Amino acid sequence: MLTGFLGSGKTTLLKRLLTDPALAGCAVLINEFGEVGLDHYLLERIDETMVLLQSGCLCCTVRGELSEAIRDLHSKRERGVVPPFDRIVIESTGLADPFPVLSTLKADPVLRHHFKASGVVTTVDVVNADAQLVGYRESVRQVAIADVVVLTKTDISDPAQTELVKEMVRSINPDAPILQSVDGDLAIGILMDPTTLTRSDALQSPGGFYCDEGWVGPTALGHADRIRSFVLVFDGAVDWTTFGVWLTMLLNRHGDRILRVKGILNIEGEEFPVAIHAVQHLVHPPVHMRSWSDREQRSRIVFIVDGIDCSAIEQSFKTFHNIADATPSQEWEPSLV
Ligand SMILES: Nc1nc2c(ncn2[C@@H]2O[C@H](COP(=O)(O)OP(=O)(O)OP(=O)(O)O)[C@@H](O)[C@H]2O)c(=O)[nH]1
Repeated sequence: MLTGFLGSGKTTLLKRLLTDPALAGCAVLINEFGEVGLDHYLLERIDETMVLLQSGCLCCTVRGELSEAIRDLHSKRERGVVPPFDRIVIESTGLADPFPVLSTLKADPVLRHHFKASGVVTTVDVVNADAQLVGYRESVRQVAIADVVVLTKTDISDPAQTELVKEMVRSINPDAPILQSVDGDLAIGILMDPTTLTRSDALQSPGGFYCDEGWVGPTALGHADRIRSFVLVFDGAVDWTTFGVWLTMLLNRHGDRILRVKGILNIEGEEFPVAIHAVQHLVHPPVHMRSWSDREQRSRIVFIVDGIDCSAIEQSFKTFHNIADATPSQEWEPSLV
């Protein structure tokens, strides 16, 4: 299982790992928080051993769907309907609490018979981790259960920040090896080593961690309480400069509460879509994709926010871009930027 907080680099890591021959015969299950999943497009691999669990969060609403999807894959493998696979990678949502997910898999008698949980890899974004570990219980639990922790974005963080995050990770999970990866670049060996992958079996359940200031208890309530996701879908190309200005202003002002923005955009003058990513105040460089993976060719931007009125973001976007038909449409609210 590959877990890690919103935008911490799970899909980036998975995309690179899937190019390794060691994971050639591997099925992938992706679960995203929000109504529209984009990760399967961003992975740029869509085949019958790639399953998207789309209707909710793995740890809250789709645990049954997860078991069912694995059973279904197993049955198709037995019947030769899908290529034989010897491993399944589950990429969880950035808000998943991995403890109930693993318990569900272990509790299912069919799955227990045919599959063995081999380990949990947790990505930790060193630029944003200190705020996430203090503010979000899910983030602490993802680190606590890890067999291996992979620190990401060390290339854009200063070394002192990386050290601070390492210390926080160690205080939550002293045993797990802490690796570093830049843009998903990681030798796969340690992730496949069964002697490393034992910790998640213990299923410990932490509530906080020690640091210089003493005990820090995550302050967040369960994510269903405050965190909302919504998607803007619209036809027609957007002007890249206008979009960039809008997003920068929005995140400058509200980045603390905008946990994640990710999207596939139809940009004026570009044949193929551009993937955009932001995590709180951090905007990542856009990525030019090699094709439109679906027929619709519509732009989609997913927002995951904590305590912000979704309709205000939507209205701000429409006003800024002069777009009338972005869905979902809502009542007018004071613009955020
Ligand atoms: N500079 C830098 N950027 C990275 C690194 N790893 C990931 N990113 C960027 O971070 C952004 C989010 O990465 P994703 O792989 O989509 O993160 P995720 O954890 O799958 O995101 P969610 O599924 O939404 O939770 C993208 O723009 C990546 O290119 C890294 O090591 N260095």
